[in-house]
Amino acid sequence: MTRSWVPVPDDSDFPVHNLPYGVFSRAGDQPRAGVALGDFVVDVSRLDLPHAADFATTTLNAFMARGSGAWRAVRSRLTELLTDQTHRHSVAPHLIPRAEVALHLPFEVADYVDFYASEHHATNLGRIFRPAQEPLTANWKHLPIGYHGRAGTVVVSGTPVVRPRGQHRAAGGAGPSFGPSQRLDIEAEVGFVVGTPSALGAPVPGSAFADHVFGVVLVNDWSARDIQAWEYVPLGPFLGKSFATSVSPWVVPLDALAAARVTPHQEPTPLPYLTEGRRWGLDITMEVRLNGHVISRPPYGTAYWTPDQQLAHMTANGASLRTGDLYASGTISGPRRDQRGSLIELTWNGSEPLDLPDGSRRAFLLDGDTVTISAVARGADGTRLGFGDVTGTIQPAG
Ligand SMILES: O=C(O)/C=C/C(=O)CC(=O)CC(=O)O
Ligand SMILES: [Ca+2]
Ligand SMILES: [Mg+2]
Repeated sequence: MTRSWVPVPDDSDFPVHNLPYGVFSRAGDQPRAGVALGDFVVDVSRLDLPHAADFATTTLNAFMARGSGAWRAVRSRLTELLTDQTHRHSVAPHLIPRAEVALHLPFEVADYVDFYASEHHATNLGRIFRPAQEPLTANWKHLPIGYHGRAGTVVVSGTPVVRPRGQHRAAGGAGPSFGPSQRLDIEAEVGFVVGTPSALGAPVPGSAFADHVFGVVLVNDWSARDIQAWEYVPLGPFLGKSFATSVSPWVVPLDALAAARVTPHQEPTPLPYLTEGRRWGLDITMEVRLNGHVISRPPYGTAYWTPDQQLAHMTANGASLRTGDLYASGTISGPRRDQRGSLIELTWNGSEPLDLPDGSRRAFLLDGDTVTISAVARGADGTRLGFGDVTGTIQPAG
């Protein structure tokens, strides 16, 4: 079993098999790239690594754009530096306690797409939003449904989320009114970060997934259900989801997740452009906490559509990829009630409120509520890999 000479607590999210990338700063310093290991951030711009100059910048974009050969070379050299005792003297001065740093948005977000990959989630939302119809639309098992979101409002974990104002219509048929959302919700998702761009007009096959996707983050796609329910027909989500989308500060390299791959069963078999190569489903178990209380454990491994298929679909028309594109899985819900990835599902649109251990009750989020999503996956050698947290606290409407 590979071990680092850096002491790593057994329950750490960040063993040496993980080595996720982020952007950090200490008081008074310029932000720069770092890698998480145990309770430390490794100041990688100071190490003897290929492309070290890329790490002295405020985003990971330059390094992400270099492609999978460079990602692999750096990961392999970094593993050597952190596991071989002979490098201890030169590397140890560049370990900074994580408690001393601020973490920033790790990459400049180019385009943002959100999918709808979980059959359990889509079925639940269909039942809630469209009770008179079949819960899954006729296209659902033929293509990964998605929409383009607002890249400029993707924020890093810890950024406060201001309750949005918008138009909504109370049940009972009165006209719409404008004001703070009364149905503010979360969506627990897994996000994929594109490194290598592609040319306009050239579709990217799913088999090229690992050449283009740099790594994985956790996503909370904050959603105002009252705004959404009134505005979404017929063009889909707009202001109900564009006010903030939070991401975790660490990008877990795809190579760290090779042991977590799964292939979901799909019936009917999708069209050939969606089945090239082997699937990249990932067995990642998320945990959602509301004010510290666990309210759900959504299993990403149960998602119907995989991120390689989403990539192939997103570019099937020739749309190009840019470094920094972020696409999210869609809300993940498992078959069980305690695996649902949103409050609208957990409380069935507010009709079955949650009783929290602190004695309070929730249908949707209240001002001051803090939601934190974390996750674990299996790494090489059977280790446990974490993703760090994505957290946000609701502030009153401005
Ligand atoms: O079914 C609907 O009309 C709406 C579904 C969603 O709100 C989900 C969405 O944003 C995509 C996802 O996260 O799965
Ligand atoms: Ca979503
Ligand atoms: Mg959003």
